[in-house]
Amino acid sequence: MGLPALFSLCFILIRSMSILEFSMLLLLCLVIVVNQYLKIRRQYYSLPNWPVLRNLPSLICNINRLNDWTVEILNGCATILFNGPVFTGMEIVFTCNPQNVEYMMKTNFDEFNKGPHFAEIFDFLGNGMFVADGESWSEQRKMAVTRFASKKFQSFCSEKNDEVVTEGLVPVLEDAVKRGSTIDLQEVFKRLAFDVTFASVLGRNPGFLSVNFVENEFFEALDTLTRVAFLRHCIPSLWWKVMRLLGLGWERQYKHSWRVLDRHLTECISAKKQDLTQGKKISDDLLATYMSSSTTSIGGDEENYCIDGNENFLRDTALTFIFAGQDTFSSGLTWFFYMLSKSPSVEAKILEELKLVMDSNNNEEKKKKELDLRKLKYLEAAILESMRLNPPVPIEHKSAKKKDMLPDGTIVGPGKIILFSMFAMGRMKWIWGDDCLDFKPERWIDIKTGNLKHEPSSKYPVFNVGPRACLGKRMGMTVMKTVIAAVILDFHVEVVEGQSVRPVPSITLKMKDGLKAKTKLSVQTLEEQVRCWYLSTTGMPE
Ligand code: HEM
Repeated sequence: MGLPALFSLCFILIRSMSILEFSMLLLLCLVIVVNQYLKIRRQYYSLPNWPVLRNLPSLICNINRLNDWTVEILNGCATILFNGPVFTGMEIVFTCNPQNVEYMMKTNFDEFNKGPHFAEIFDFLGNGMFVADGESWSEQRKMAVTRFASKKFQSFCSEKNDEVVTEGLVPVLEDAVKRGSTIDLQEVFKRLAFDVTFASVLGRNPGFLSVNFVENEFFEALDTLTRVAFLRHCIPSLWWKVMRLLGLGWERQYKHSWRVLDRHLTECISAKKQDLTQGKKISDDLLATYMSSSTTSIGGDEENYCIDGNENFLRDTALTFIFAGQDTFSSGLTWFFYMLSKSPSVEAKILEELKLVMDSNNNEEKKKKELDLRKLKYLEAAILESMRLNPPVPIEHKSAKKKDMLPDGTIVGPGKIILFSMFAMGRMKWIWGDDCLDFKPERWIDIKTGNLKHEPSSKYPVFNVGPRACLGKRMGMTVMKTVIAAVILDFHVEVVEGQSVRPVPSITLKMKDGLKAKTKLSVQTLEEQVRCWYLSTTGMPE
């Protein structure tokens, strides 16, 4: 039937209707239209649209509570479109839908990359694997996987990790106990993570975590670069590029910090090269593994970028690993102790498990030293659970290579930026159930077998998903377990009550004002318990 015939039929039908029937029909049409509108709105929740600036004011107003805001806006709809000011080309798809994540990161991996925009924002990482795409990324990934799997490198890392814990962390905590002073756990773990990653990558423990809390130029510079990279995400790229050109504001600091890192790394690489040419024995750190084995070159724009000995490649690689490693597990540790402070029963269970695993070792002297970390299932569950609610990397970036449709029907054009919020994903009822906001390590334990439950990475993307999954997962988990075991076995950490704990907008999940805590020796706690018990039963001090 043609369109004119359809119209004539409708006209005849309407003419033959009574007023009441016609009103009912109108009402029905209205209901259908409103329902369709709400359906679309539920799927593409729209932010307030301002003239010229469009959705930017909403972002600016919520920048200090970015993660909570993503939870709020993604709660009802799972995917939203964000439009920056007119003529800036700033258009972003924001999602927390695991199906979209699976599609972009795994099943259609080749159709989505990080894109040139990401590499521009993180230009201090050069062509390192974190920002690379395509063949360059794939070659670098292969090289890195082999090195991370090397037993020599793994045992070097755990040696350095133990060194930082015994020579850095323990003295700092003991000093705080002696002085009865409050410490900032975030600062402590930030320093610890820097020492561990710097030592694993470059071979030398910089001793940033020490009783005197010394300054470190390298750390400060990297911190500035990371901070600026976050700010670059939040404004149209044209704006920060103009700032960079004119050397204004944070872009001036960025340039200076980059020079500092470049100088340090170039010196370090030259010293190692000299040792190698003189036939001296060098340590089994990551950089050394790259320098002492021959690698092949990668074609493309940066010809011979990866060739053995290429200084830019070595510098970018070293910096990429330090950048990828340090902030992530320091964030994981800080939020873990915060979650623990609110759950004494979880702490008691972790302690019980630690003692059980230690007791299973017959060698009295080595009980603590040779703790079998693989047996600490409950501790691992607690770490995973803490990172579900507080993922060290709260937001991940992707870009579509060509026009595509995500599983939820969202159309993405070529070059369109797609961000998925891991922070929001961990807090969605429809993903984790009604108790999604509760800290429950038990959700990770299989009741029947007592083993850890596996969750698909697209539901729990804390270590990323698919071929680009985090290379340092094992290292990160090992360091976190070692540090937590060392702290919980010998100290009792009491987080200062009443402090405001809120994230600061940044690339990794950091606390705005740190995490203030008091520490006591575990033995002292026992004595104190006896004293309290004596006081409560006799009403007199001991
Ligand atoms: C709790 C600890 C850690 C967490 C939660 C974590 C999380 C992540 C996430 C989410 C990504 C994807 C980021 C992106 O593509 O934008 C990533 C990538 C990466 N991570 Fe980790 N990470 C941790 C520790 C480490 C450590 C200790 C290292 C090594 C020193 C490391 C090395 C890397 C590398 C090289 C990549 C890039 C992989 C690629 O693009 O192929 N990570 N990590």
